[in-house]
Amino acid sequence: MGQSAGGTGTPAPSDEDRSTRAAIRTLCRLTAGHRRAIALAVLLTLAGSALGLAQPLVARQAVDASGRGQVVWPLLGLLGALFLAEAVTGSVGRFLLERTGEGVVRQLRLGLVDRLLRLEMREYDRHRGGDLVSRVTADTTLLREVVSQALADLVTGSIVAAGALVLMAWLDPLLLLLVVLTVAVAAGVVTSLLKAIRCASERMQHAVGAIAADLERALGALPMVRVHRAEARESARVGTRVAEAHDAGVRTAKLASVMSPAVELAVQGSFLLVLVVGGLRVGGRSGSLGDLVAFLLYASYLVLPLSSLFQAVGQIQRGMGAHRRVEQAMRLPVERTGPVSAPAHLTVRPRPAPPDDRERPALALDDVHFGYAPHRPVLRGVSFAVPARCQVALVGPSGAGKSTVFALVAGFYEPDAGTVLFGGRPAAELGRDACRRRLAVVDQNTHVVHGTLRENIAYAVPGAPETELRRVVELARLEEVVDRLPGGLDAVVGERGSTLSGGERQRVALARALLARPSLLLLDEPTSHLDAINEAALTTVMREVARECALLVVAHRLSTVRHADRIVVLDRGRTVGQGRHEELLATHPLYRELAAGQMLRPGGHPSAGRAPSPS
Ligand SMILES: Nc1ncnc2c1ncn2[C@@H]1O[C@H](COP(=O)(O)OP(=O)(O)OP(=O)(O)O)[C@@H](O)[C@H]1O
Repeated sequence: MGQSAGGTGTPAPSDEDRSTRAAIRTLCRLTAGHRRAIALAVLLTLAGSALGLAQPLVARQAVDASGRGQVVWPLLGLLGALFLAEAVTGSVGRFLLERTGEGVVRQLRLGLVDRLLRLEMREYDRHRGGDLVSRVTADTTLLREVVSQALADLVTGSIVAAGALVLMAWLDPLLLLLVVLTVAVAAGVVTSLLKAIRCASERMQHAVGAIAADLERALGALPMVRVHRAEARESARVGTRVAEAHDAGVRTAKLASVMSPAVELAVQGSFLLVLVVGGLRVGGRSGSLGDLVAFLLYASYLVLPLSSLFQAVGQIQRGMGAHRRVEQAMRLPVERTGPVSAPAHLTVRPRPAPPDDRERPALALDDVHFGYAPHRPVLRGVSFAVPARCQVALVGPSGAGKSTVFALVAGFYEPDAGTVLFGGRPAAELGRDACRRRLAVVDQNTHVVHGTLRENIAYAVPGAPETELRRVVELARLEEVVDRLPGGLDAVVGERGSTLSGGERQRVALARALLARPSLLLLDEPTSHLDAINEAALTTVMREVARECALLVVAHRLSTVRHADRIVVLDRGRTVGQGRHEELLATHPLYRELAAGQMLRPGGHPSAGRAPSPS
């Protein structure tokens, strides 16, 4: 699916083998790591089936013996023992198969979760989060049922049916032919339904994914939904998806329900045929009643497992719809974290290794070009450097590409051309992991997850010592928050940090970033959240932070750019000016315009509209 564009990332259905044989091959591949458990289960099932198949033989003897007026108690005792032994071996075998199903699904879920957390950033732009989540939850749940139930039915059904076939052929080949003919008719009906069942199931799983995605959309923007009284609209939107899932589910059920009568018809038909033909033969003295009873019992042993086999094949096809969605997700490209040999189109110039990274700029961008989509460039030549222990402010009109520069520096995307350098070494050469080890990001989204304040701050360095935690709490001016919350650092903050204010969340994110002691901190300055006092405090914090590491700030406030060591002006994806505040004010018209209050908030004044005196 990585190659296939589009919102759902669904490849053309024609490129896949949807036959039952291919589905069974897939099932075998999925269970490859569980061969021993399956072999043991098969052995137990075989033993159980042999015990089951022996029962009609004993029953035949009992019937014939009682007809002759002989004692039948030992035979009945043997029958009971066979029945008990069959029940025990059968249930242990079935348990093993079902446990295998659970194991397969656990394996799939773990692989899927691991994959989904490592996808290339572009994939999250292409796919909806809720839909990806539903692949881990809903699709694998459907698959679990298939693997644990259908696999068990398939294995036990095939073995019992094969055994019954052999014994029936031995008992009465003519009657067997009649049974096989009726079963073949049912098999034809079932086969013709399988493809449609799979398609309907696939549609249903897509709709279930869309329900999750649309619900996530509404719940993620609940204040907006409430304020605009859009609950009914959002509910109707999700309702449309629910209806799609319902329709596809009903279609699947309809198709499956046609299967059942076909199979039942085959069962009844073959019984009837055997009774009529067998009865006539018993009447004509060309067969014993015991033979007929045994044959009828074998017919039930053949037809019932065959019907569960058909149901299992139907269920497998249903599960393959879900499996396809899981496979699609498993094929999405993941981020490369290690160093890469630079592709030819990247203009990485060979540089001698610097004797000491700290003498080099912490970060440098060298003629960087980038677009989220082909032929739609967003950055068209960005070059600037952030010297070690310096504060650099990135300013520019909305849409100039400031956040995109952050995304490239954080390694979320790779430049189409040009180089990002850390300590003088190209990012591609260092690898994403090594680059990310050097930097920390505090963006506008200020991610705070459900958990304690301590967990949230120590997220960057799990198990960080208390002294370090105290240091960053102090540096981010969080002491007051820690003192106020019941439980202090161990207080639980709600989902997405809902029990904290916007400014507090920003400072938690800052404390977390500082805990990692990065050599470069990327800070997307808050456009809101901060009152005048907090704003002044943040300016001081930034100055203190710049003493520890290089700081690149997307600046939205005049107070920040005034204090920056260097200001980089970005316009329509290009660096169009660099310098200090006073220099740029004197020489750069766009910067003058920005500073005049059109794009930068005056420090200490919450209103953005008024034009302040820039100097
Ligand atoms: N994930 C994305 N996929 C496609 N296009 C994007 C994506 N993110 C940003 N863009 C586009 O890239 C351009 C630059 O956006 P970017 O967010 O970098 O600007 P910005 O300077 O940070 O703006 P602002 O100051 O308003 O936040 C915009 O035209 C935007 O529509």
